[in-house]
Amino acid sequence: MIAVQGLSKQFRQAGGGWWQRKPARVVQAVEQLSFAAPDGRITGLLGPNGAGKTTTLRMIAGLITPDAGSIQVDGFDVTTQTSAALARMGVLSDARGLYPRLSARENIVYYGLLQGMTREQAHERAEALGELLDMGKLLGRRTEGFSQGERMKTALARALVHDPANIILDEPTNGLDVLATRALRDTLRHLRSPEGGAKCIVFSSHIMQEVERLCDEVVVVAHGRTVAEGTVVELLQRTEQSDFEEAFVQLAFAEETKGSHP
Ligand SMILES: Nc1ncnc2c1ncn2[C@@H]1O[C@H](COP(=O)(O)OP(=O)(O)OP(=O)(O)O)[C@@H](O)[C@H]1O
Repeated sequence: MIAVQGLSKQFRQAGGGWWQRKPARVVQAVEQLSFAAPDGRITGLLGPNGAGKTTTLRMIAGLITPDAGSIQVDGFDVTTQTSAALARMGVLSDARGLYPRLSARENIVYYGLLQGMTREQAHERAEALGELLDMGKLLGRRTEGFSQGERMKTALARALVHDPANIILDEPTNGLDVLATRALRDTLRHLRSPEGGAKCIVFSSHIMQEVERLCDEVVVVAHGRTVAEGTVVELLQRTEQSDFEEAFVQLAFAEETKGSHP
């Protein structure tokens, strides 16, 4: 279970040199953002480009420190009880950085060791995840030259190696073809189910169809804030729309569209 309350983050962009006369700029990436992601549910952060989704996930994953607000993971505060909170989380970031000279199996096992697993446990888990994610011969191959889909599978197996109860994914289908996207969707549905461990899954996307198909709960983010939260059906009812894209545009761009019609 992940609970985010009043989260805020500003970035300060340095200005140009004195000859460019460009002042430093402050970007309010996330502002008073709150939501709760329960266990056994897939929660989607849906928002337009620049809405603050990645910044939010990076704060949840303990990669950057919030200016204000709190993040609890299974009751552990990410800022003050960082290692306990991080041990309960598996993170698939947009970077998918893998060690190119190591095989997929070695990449996964290495992360298992970093998580405090024995070599034997980590190897067993790599085999089980290889099966779950249908990695076949990929496990033994060096990751150098892997396709996007192969990289994603390896990075996901690595994120799941310690069997975390909470899974964070930033734009997980970026660059994946239709079959790889479907396979990922099936895996996430399995992980959400009681047989798969009833995980708490949070992912970010700006693709409406993906969120509509997969998410139990949707958090619509715009300008760094939560503008709506609920199931797809609830958001459709609230906006009196039958098309989710229309509902999303209405919710996420309310301020912009207000001004554009006379
Ligand atoms: N390190 C940084 N320095 C300066 N500004 C940043 C930094 N990281 C993010 N921002 C700014 O914060 C805002 C939110 O960015 P963020 O990446 O969180 O959005 P996003 O919702 O994930 O967008 P996208 O869907 O395009 O990936 C943007 O205006 C972005 O330019």
